[in-house]
Amino acid sequence: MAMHIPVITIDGPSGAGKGTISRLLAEKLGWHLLDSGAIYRVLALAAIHHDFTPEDEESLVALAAHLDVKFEADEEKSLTHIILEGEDVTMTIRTEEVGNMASKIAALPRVREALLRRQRGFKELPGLVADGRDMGTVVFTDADAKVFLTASPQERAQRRFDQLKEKGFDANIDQLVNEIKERDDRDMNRSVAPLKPAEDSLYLDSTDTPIDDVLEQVLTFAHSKLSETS
Ligand SMILES: Nc1ncnc2c1ncn2[C@@H]1O[C@H](COP(=O)(O)OP(=O)(O)OP(=O)(O)O)[C@@H](O)[C@H]1O
Ligand SMILES: Nc1ccn([C@@H]2O[C@H](COP(=O)(O)O)[C@@H](O)[C@H]2O)c(=O)n1
Repeated sequence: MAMHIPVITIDGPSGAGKGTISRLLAEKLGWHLLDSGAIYRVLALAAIHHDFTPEDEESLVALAAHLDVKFEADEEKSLTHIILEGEDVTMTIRTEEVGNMASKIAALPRVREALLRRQRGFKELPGLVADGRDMGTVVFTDADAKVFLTASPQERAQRRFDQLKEKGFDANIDQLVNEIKERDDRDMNRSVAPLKPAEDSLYLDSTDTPIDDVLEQVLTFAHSKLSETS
């Protein structure tokens, strides 16, 4: 009989804290981590390099199917290096330009289809924490525990502003609020895999909750769900 591989999904809008909580959770549990947004961002960067627009669906589907991307864990720095066609793009993919392009091409059903198998390939023992928009609703519908993490657009824009400044990028708070709202709107209203809480997910609003408390709530929920399935 095949071994059960446990999966915890963390979905939600941009800047909600999914990446932070997913990384801390994966470290605590000693599990693998899937940052599915990074895959869409890498594809967006490759598309920008090739001068493709979101209208070039055929070319984007082919690019997605043959995307030459590697994820290399850097235990010392507690981060994952992302290598696109031999180039380290870990920082480059984090700009708002790349995020917005990612959100546009992520609305194309055939692009999403082409990336499905790659994402499901991350499910390995001893377990997986999967971070994204459709982890619990499409990619891992049979996940053991599903979380939908959100925060107000103003709070998420402020977090993104602080993050960009810290990384040395230029940023404007009003522009970030507008971009976040635009991205939410596109991600929530697309025809395929729209951003929404899975019916069986825990809904957490982290607007006024510190990271450690969010982690505690997610861990308590995950442990109780995992004890049901083991
Ligand atoms: N509960 C919280 N309170 C305050 N700051 C937070 C909280 N959660 C996350 N942050 C900070 O907000 C920033 C954005 O978090 P993170 O990158 O984890 O969001 P995300 O949901 O993964 O966004 P994206 O989907 O765009 O990658 C980070 O700098 C992180 O430290
Ligand atoms: N499962 C996912 C993950 C991401 N996207 C799209 O990619 C954009 C960038 O994602 P980040 O989490 O890195 O900000 C995001 O706005 C989504 O449009 C997706 O569709 N599905």
